[in-house]
Amino acid sequence: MLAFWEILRPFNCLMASAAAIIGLLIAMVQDMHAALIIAGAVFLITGAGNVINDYYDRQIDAINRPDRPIPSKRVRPQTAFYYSIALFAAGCILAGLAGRICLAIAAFNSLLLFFYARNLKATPILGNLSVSYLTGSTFLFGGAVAGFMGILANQVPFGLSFLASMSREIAKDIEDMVGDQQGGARTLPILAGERAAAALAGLFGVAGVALSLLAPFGRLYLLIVAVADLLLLLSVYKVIRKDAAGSQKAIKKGMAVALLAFLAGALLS
Ligand SMILES: CC(C)=CCC/C(C)=C/CC/C(C)=C/CC/C(C)=C/COC[C@H](O)COP(=O)(O)O
Ligand SMILES: CC(C)=CCC/C(C)=C/CC/C(C)=C/CC/C(C)=C/COP(=O)(O)OP(=O)(O)O
Ligand SMILES: [Mg+2]
Repeated sequence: MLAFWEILRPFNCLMASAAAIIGLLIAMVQDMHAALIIAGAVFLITGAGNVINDYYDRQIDAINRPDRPIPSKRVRPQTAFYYSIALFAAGCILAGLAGRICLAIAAFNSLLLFFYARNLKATPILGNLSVSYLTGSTFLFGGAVAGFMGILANQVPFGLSFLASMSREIAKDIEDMVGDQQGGARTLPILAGERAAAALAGLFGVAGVALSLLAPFGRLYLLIVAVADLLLLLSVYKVIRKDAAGSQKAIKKGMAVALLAFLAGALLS
């Protein structure tokens, strides 16, 4: 049973749910009921995306990540497929309780997550753009409870998440080059070479740092996001120095710190 929890990648789901609640707060909505609904919807849909991703990645993961639930035979592929469909459906039903815009975002994101896992992941850049939009969309989803004005209020968190994710996804593609090559995936580092891909990842990271300093969320936000920015700049150094694994891990830590910065900005600005 634990494998059905592990395959969700619950830490990612919790981070995504936290981002959605922060997006709600940035849109000036302080409604616990709405917060629980959107957090639940994002947790379920993010988890569904991770499960369907592992289903379609099972051959590549048998090389790169043999300890994951499907390659290690703790979850059967067919069971994982139907598990993800059930999670997508439950997440969209919950999103519908938060309004039509939330339902539309949830349905679009669910389809994008499915087709990312089945097709887009193996295409250069399109896969990275999909995951980066999806990561940033958590803020838009939370803000959408307050309508289009709520979405607009979350432009900077969306942009920052997008840029940081682009940097991290390219670093992850560099990290996974061996298995991806054997699995026939046409990722950016495979097509353009590791050096060019690393330079592009670094560019996205530096752009993320610049954008983070433009956010209008007050001094405490700036104090905390400065720590996230240092982690992002460390990731740029690491990816340029051919340490893609260290780079993507540093960005993930930076994301967690940046969520705290946005929370402080939403509550205290
Ligand atoms: C300055 C800076 C670092 C800004 C980051 C901005 C920010 C607040 C980002 C939050 C991103 C977010 C909502 C993350 C939630 C879930 C997540 C980690 C999504 C990306 O997952 C895709 C990834 O490829 C999964 O791989 P792994 O993490 O290795 O399981
Ligand atoms: C806002 C709503 C309703 C949903 C948002 C859903 C979110 C936050 C998605 C974020 C991105 C995400 C968690 C994608 C899931 C698919 C995934 C694990 C992509 C990365 O997979 P790979 O490129 O295969 O790399 P690994 O599997 O090795 O991590
Ligand atoms: Mg995968």
